[in-house]
Amino acid sequence: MGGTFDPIHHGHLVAASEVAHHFDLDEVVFVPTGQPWQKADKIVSAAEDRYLMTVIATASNPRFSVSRVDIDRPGPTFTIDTLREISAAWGPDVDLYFITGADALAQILSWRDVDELFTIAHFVGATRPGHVLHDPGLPEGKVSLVEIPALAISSSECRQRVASGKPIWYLVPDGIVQYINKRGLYGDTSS
Ligand SMILES: Nc1ncnc2c1ncn2[C@@H]1O[C@H](COP(=O)(O)OP(=O)(O)OP(=O)(O)O)[C@@H](O)[C@H]1O
Ligand SMILES: O=C(O)c1ccc[n+]([C@@H]2O[C@H](COP(=O)([O-])O)[C@@H](O)[C@H]2O)c1
Repeated sequence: MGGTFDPIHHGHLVAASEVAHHFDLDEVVFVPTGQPWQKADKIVSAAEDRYLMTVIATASNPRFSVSRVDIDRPGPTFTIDTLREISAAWGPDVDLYFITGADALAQILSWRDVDELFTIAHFVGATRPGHVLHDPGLPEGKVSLVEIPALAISSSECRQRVASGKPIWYLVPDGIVQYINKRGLYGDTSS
């Protein structure tokens, strides 16, 4: 599952769990983005903080793990590089599914090497409450949408709540609230 995870929240975790159940997946590997080039105009927290929060949030689930491939690769993050690395590491016998939000998938035709992407993995878009996907002309059979139960949480809302002193308990796992406090993340309302 690819995302910026700034911070990871229960919407991401429910989405991963639902998609894993839907496709009977053995494991979900969370891959925090290194440099999200399509968010270049936004302030994004340090990759190491986003990685550690993802580890904390997923630690208790034996079927969830976290990969450093995107944060360890220099330069902007392209999913084609992510999938090439993961596919090489896991071998040819593994069926790869790339999970992300349906809103992100709607932009997939602008991603690097889009045609090759569809040869490496099946793409799954988690539909968030209130978001409708306008099919931008995705190839048939290569993309699935899975509806996620009503959890209208976003990372931006979590950041804004922290910046304005509102609680984020129960929107994110307890350890994430504590990590954000400890590191003083999201204190500035401009992010
Ligand atoms: N509550 C949710 N339900 C389903 N999908 C979600 C939910 N929240 C996030 N996603 C999806 O997970 C993917 C990765 O999430 P990302 O890290 O960008 O979080 P986000 O909450 O969308 O962040 P931001 O609010 O900063 O844009 C995104 O493509 C997003 O659409
Ligand atoms: O490959 C690309 O060009 C590309 C462009 C935009 C987003 N992505 C990936 O899509 C996933 C969701 O991104 P985001 O910005 O919605 O968190 C994440 O894994 C990104 O690395 C990938």
